[in-house]
Amino acid sequence: MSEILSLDVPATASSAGAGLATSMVSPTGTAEILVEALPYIQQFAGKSVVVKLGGAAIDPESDRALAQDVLLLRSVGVRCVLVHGGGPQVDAMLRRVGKQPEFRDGLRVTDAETLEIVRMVLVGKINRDLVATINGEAGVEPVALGVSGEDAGLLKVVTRDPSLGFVGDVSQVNADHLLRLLDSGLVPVVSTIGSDAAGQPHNVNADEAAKAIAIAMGAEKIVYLTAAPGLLEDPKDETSLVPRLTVSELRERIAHDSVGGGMIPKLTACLEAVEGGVPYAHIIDGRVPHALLIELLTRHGIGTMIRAEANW
Ligand SMILES: Nc1ncnc2c1ncn2[C@@H]1O[C@H](COP(=O)(O)OP(=O)(O)O)[C@@H](O)[C@H]1O
Ligand SMILES: CC(=O)N[C@@H](CCC(=O)OP(=O)(O)O)C(=O)O
Repeated sequence: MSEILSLDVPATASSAGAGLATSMVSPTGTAEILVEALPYIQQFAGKSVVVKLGGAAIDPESDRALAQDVLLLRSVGVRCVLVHGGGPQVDAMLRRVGKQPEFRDGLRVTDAETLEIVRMVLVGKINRDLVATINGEAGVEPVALGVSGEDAGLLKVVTRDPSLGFVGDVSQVNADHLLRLLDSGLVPVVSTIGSDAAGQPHNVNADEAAKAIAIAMGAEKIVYLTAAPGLLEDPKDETSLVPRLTVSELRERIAHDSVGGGMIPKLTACLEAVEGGVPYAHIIDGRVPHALLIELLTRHGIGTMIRAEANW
């Protein structure tokens, strides 16, 4: 990684759920783990899953494990689209060029110069690094393909509020592009820059973009990988996880004092995804290696799961 563009923001890696060292599992135990995955593979094979990786959870070690998870899921027929954020990395670059990051209601105030930096960091750096990591793990069959929402009208937007600058609300997703890439056996990696009717690029909150993509694709699940174990009763207590919520319980929670910062747009996106027809929304700890695989293919649900009704 080049020094000049090294924007890594340290994620506090948690060892919880990191899994047993394979050397400690007997051959029969290994077989049992594989067999345990069978009903989940049958449930999700042929279905689409949108995985959103938050900037705070981006870290070389957990990204490599995520790449392995996505490739394993692909090999058993689960169609993953990876949508990434990069808020902290954009903040770091803005500060480096002497600009102070500014947010209103969780959204970045994005003037023309900030937009250039957001594009450079998301499309030019984070997207490239994730594609390289997945393809590095894939070996002889590189399957990750990076796209920006600007490409071929993938994410169409309208300006949200002119006082925020070039910030877009997703008005349309061209899901066919992603479905075709998946049909070709590729793994799309999406940066969340959209364009308006005149072709002007806009900065889109990655939680919102992932939700819009999941609804438009008719995804079976949306999984938010973040730097927290899930929704917490008390954000200072990592053991106070809320494991399950219905949308009506979630609606009450969003207004709760214990929910702050970036968790508000994430919960709103989960709510809208489920109301928009995505059967399952999850918020899980992206700092835990293989969190995605643990969530999808084992009986150890981790993080917070949101469903329309209490049909667990
Ligand atoms: N009740 C809560 N439960 C969990 N996290 C919370 C809560 N309230 C605020 N947060 C904060 O929200 C953060 C997730 O939002 P954000 O940093 O924007 O994530 P991402 O980069 O994944 O989009 C958590 O890391 C945590 O610091
Ligand atoms: C409009 C807006 O706020 N866009 C976000 C896009 C990146 C993002 O959402 O990154 P995380 O998922 O890491 O938060 C931003 O500029 O930070």
